[in-house]
Amino acid sequence: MKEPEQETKTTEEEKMQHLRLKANELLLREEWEQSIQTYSQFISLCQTHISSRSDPKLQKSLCLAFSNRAEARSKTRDLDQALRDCDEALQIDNAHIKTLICKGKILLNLDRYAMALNCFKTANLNHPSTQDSETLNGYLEKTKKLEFLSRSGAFDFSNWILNGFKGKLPELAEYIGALEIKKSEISGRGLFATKNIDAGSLLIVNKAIATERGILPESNTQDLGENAQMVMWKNFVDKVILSTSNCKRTQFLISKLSVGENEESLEIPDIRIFKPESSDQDCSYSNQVIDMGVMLSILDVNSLVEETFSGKKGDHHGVGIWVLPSFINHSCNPNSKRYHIGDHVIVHASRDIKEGEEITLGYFDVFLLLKNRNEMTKNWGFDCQCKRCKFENGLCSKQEMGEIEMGYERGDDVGNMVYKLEESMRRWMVRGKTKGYLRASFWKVYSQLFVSEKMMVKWGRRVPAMEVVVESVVEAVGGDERVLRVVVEGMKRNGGGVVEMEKAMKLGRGVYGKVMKKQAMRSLIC
Ligand SMILES: C[S@@+](CC[C@H](N)C(=O)[O-])C[C@H]1O[C@@H](n2cnc3c(N)ncnc32)[C@H](O)[C@@H]1O
Repeated sequence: MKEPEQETKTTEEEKMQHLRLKANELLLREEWEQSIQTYSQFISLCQTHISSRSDPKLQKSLCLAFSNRAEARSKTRDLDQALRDCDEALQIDNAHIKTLICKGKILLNLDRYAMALNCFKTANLNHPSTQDSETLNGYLEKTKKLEFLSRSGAFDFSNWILNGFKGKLPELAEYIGALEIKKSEISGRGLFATKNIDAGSLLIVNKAIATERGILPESNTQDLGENAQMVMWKNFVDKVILSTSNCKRTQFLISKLSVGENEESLEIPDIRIFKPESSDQDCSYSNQVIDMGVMLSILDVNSLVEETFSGKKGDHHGVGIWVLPSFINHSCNPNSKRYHIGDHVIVHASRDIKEGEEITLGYFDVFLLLKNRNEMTKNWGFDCQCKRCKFENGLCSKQEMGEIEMGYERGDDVGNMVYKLEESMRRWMVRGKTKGYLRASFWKVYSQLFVSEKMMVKWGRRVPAMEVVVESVVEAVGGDERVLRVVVEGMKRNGGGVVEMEKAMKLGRGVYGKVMKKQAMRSLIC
């Protein structure tokens, strides 16, 4: 007959055995929440009732239970807790392969490439040949590549572009160029170049905290369109809330964003906290949840509508939030451009940028007249404080300016308008970059003039050459696809020599970024 003490132990062992088997089964059936609960019961029983933590068999079961709970938690996107479970398991067995792979995968998902690589390397070192070798090697190679891309920014989209943007999306890793966050003269904080940067150089590649995509009906039925938009926005907000509640780092980073008010008093965070290799020690995470009202203001001020690389999006709409790019202020003479691939936003220099210069984006089309740009910034909820707006505001009172604008709206002869504007600029002694500001505002008429052979025969001698206008516009507002099209048309008309092609390629780098080889760039340009 069993002693009472022996009997209790056996019952507890049986209970644990039962819980362990049940939890494993739930995990296999992908019933994540239930399996988390059952593993938790098993773990707590192990820890409270069994004093013999040194029992190797029990230790092994406990390690596996933490590891399996980590896997289940990672599936429910409870990433902080999942990482904690991995660490518990690794404390018991620091070479536990399943846990090392699980932790590596979570860190990879969080774009912490160096730390993920460490996990996969340790796993590989301790278990050079196991049944998981193939999977492990796959992760090892992928992480090495992403870690390299994240350090070097050496992305290459050539194949994807040459395939007509079809097939597998290019491999993307988070990347931050030579940038810092400082107080901005435009508003609040801004991003600044810490060295000279060439047109086309990558500035940031950043993965969204959350995105939501949908097809919005073209509305002759306006209600339907608005409804679909509201549903999309609600789903997006829910996704952001879920991401922030499951990851303290995400919550910490998003809490640094502006709510659009009192920007002058906002803290200036160190850019290192946004880097993929930043350690948790660099950040003082708090448990404080962001208030819903604050979160909605943050999303209102910082969310972006997706712009696709190929420019084609039809009725597909996407909205998302990208943390570091949210520090970029708007300017009507921007020096960078953005586009989106999958969940990543890619920001590159659209013209040469000097060390110390603020990085700016056009939040909307900057080839618009001042008054139309004013309407756009009003919709965004601010009065634009950029240099171009200040300069053009100074010309508003001039009578000729009003007449030219009226002619623009009436659709007057484009040659005559360009001529009048150029003459006025000469009289007003507008020089250098500021000429580019005005030419960008009236780009529509300049482009119509330059692509019309008939018009150029009539006006060609009385207006500046296309190359001169293009150079000043690009210097003022950066590369733009519409300017590139005019240049390429001109090049084709003139038979296009090597020098012209080189100029078009440079302009192309400002428009699309230095993310492709010449052949791919040529396919985009021509
Ligand atoms: C995405 S945030 C840009 C970063 C922000 N300055 C900060 O400190 O976090 C957008 C907000 O910045 C301000 N802002 C951006 N561009 C501006 C501009 N050209 N003129 C005035 N305010 C601007 C507006 O308050 C806008 O709502």
